[in-house]
Amino acid sequence: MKEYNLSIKDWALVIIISTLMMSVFFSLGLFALQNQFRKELDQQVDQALTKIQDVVKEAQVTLLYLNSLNVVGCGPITLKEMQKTLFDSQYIKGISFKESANSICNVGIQNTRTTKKTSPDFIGPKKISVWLNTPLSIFDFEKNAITIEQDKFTAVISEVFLKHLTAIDASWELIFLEKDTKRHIEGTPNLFKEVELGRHANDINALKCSDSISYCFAISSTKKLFYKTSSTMIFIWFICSFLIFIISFILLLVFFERYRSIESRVIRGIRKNCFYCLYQPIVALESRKVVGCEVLARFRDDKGELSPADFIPIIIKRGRTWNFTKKIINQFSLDAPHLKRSGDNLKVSFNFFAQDIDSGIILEILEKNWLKNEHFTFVIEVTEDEKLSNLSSVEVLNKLRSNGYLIAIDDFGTGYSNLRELKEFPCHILKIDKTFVSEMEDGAIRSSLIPHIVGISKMIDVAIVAEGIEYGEQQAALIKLGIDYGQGYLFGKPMKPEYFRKIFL
Ligand SMILES: Nc1nc2c(ncn2[C@@H]2O[C@H](COP(=O)(O)O[C@H]3[C@@H](O)[C@H](n4cnc5c(=O)[nH]c(N)nc54)O[C@@H]3COP(=O)(O)O)[C@@H](O)[C@H]2O)c(=O)[nH]1
Repeated sequence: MKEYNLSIKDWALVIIISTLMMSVFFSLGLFALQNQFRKELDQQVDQALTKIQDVVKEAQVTLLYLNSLNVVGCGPITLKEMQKTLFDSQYIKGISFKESANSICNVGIQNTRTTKKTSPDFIGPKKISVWLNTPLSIFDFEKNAITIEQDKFTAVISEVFLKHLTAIDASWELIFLEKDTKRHIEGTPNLFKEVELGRHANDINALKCSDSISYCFAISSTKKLFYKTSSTMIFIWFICSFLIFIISFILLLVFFERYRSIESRVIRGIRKNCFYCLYQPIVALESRKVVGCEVLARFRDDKGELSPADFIPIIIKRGRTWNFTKKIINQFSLDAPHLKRSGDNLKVSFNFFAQDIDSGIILEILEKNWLKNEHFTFVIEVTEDEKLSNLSSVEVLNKLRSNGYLIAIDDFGTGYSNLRELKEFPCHILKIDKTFVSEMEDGAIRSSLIPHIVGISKMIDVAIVAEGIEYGEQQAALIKLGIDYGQGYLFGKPMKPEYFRKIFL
């Protein structure tokens, strides 16, 4: 299993962001489902109004037709027309005719209203009187119906259709608009008015008035009902949202890991000035007098310190060598006031990358007049590398040399050049790698090469600096071998410019 190198803060961020993504996704889905449900309620309202419209139209057309026949008395013609009309009707269950007390007849279900004279519940269009909940006597049981009357004819409409106006088990109300009043017909009393006034804001509502008849319909569903009705879809959506959580979690982990990885820290560090310089003294071995210092880069960001062994390979790998070196030069120019001294110039050694010398980009130093300071002599240290053996590098180094810079070969003995090649190579200083010094006591073969290096360097007039001197014995032995300069913890570790000034200048 992969181990993630994230801080608690990063883990918290990963969890918070993925949870947020899941919540946003889930909320959007829920919002869409609610909208869908609202559309369903709209459809229910339309269907209910269409049904009411059909019933009203049927009643109006039937009564208008029968009255237009101008029949007289309950004769066969009247009865036949009433039967014919009843047969063609979908909602009318009975028709009565009344001309005078002697002339009363009916087909289909008979209403009892005619026997109990009351005023109508309301008068609809075309002067049709409407009685709601009229009791009917059908054989041995009683039922209620809607009774409508126009002139001589009365129709009985079953109330059953009113009970099934919607397919959703939500509260609803059917009202009749009579001038300025809203007359409750069926359903939950006052629901229409409350929805209209926004009193059901927490519920999902729909309401509408018909364009052709004076009826309005409102439906209101509680959120609970919505969750119950849409539970399967909500569950599926929750699973999808959870998948979004897992995907975001993994992607964020990868992103944070990359973002926080050493590589990205280093690259960001170049942009954000996370590099600073320490200065290590270089001394004349006999007198221990400081002749110069080496500029050594250090890295610090909000995550902590990184050593050159971590960041130098990354800078090379990501091709940021020159950007990085420019930052170090710039940092030195800020530190320079601490390093000034009266008397001899201090030799300040910078480490340069072989590829920047090879490409010639290092000559920018000359073009832009960087590293020009009367108080210092600058040394260009370059690790011996195969690239440096090519002609263009030699040309570049010669140019720097002729402009007053000293050239030093760093870590001598670890790379590709050999003593003979040194004759052609334009350098002033040879820095013998610290492994030569550390192996001296063991009498290792490598350390036995030191006298040869000293001999040739004297011949070609190149100064030698021994690196990594940690003990007085090493210092004494190196002096004996004829080495003039040294660098190492014995004389001083890399330090901040302020301390360097205090101790050595
Ligand atoms: N191109 C650039 N390279 C740079 C720069 N800054 C540093 N570096 C290179 O990174 C390598 C490691 O450097 P660092 O960890 O700073 O180590 C240096 C000294 O601290 C260490 N040293 C010095 N004296 C002693 C000692 O007595 N004992 C001991 N064990 N270590 C000691 O040696 C390093 C200096 O080496 P060198 O550069 O070869 O003189 C290193 O290769 C740096 O070059 C940079 O700005 N640019």
